[in-house]
Amino acid sequence: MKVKVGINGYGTIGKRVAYAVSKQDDMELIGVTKTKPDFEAYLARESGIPVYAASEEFLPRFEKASFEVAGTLNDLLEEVDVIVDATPGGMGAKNKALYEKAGIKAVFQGGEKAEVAQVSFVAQANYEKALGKDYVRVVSCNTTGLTRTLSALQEYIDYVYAVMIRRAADPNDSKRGPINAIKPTVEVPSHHGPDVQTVIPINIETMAFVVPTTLMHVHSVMIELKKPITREDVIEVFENTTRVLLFEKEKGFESTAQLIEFARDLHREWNNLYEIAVWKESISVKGNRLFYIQAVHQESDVVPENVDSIRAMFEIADKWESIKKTNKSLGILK
Ligand SMILES: NC(=O)C1=CN([C@@H]2O[C@H](COP(=O)(O)OP(=O)(O)OC[C@H]3O[C@@H](n4cnc5c(N)ncnc54)[C@H](O)[C@@H]3O)[C@@H](O)[C@H]2O)C=CC1
Ligand SMILES: O=C(OP(=O)(O)O)[C@H](O)COP(=O)(O)O
Repeated sequence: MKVKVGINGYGTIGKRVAYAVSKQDDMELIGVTKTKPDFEAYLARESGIPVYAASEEFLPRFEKASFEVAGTLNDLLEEVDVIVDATPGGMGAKNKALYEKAGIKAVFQGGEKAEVAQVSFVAQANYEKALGKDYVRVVSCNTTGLTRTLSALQEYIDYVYAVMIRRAADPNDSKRGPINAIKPTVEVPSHHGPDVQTVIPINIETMAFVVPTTLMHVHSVMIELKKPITREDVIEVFENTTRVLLFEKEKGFESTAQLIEFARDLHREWNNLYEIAVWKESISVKGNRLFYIQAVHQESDVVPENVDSIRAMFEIADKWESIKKTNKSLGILK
């Protein structure tokens, strides 16, 4: 039996999750919702994905364009076992009542508060906690990136201090900025540290800045160690950590630009870099302090987590079976 999956909100995250679901042999993509018949709606339909109106109020837009939809969100909810809510942040919590009424499971994204779900999820850190659950929140791109590397080092961590350099907007977004300023998040800690704590119990404080780029986020991570570890050991830990890759400046990876070019050179769909990129040279141990720098492809790192969360909710695979299956299907390098 394949798990029937619907996607509510076919934007940056929703379209990538739809693609990833369509690559799984134990899942079936039933349809996606759109609020309007824009090019994404036409492309979805042309590639064989049934398009549903996100609610009845949007139907006139489709009728005006003579775009025949497969139904509305409520019709889609009747067809699926689980809905992946990838609507703009905060909207998922409002949609939850619809999913409860339909009696189906739901996956929410990191723009929602942790309370929306029973579990905040990063597959390699806490897959088991999502087993059999009805509502799971895949945490945000930055939280996923921090959790992937920090959970691998958890036993060594006394305290983490991390500075998040956040991209201003996604590449398809022509409305957001800044385009010529650095914007600090003046609330300290930024929301990222507490959000990591919804997945793993570590001491962590974070600060954040938004900068004029669309490619990736970058994290500067400083860890006070509670037991010694060498630089070589940290490299070995990351080499053995799934969805984390080491990149060397020496080999031309001077910035996020070359990381994205690498994803393009791999012919990855939408130049997705599902893996967290750690600069090997940045890994340094000074006394009881460990430092490293990593980059996060915000549009795609959470995509494999959405797939794994579905397997956990339906208890159709154990942790490593699911992670390996998802990795293979998406060409994730390790
Ligand atoms: N873009 C990113 O870097 C990341 C975003 N997230 C989270 O994923 C969620 C979605 O974010 P994005 O994909 O970036 O947003 P987006 O704006 O690219 O996509 C949201 C989609 O939902 C549609 N939508 C708007 N109102 C709707 C409604 N009433 N019903 C159904 N669909 C509706 C929009 O038209 C759009 O297609 C948010 O919670 C966000 O915080 C998580 C990780 C990274
Ligand atoms: O989840 C994200 O970032 P976050 O981890 O900083 O909340 C995504 O990059 C979306 O961020 P946005 O809220 O700036 O669009």
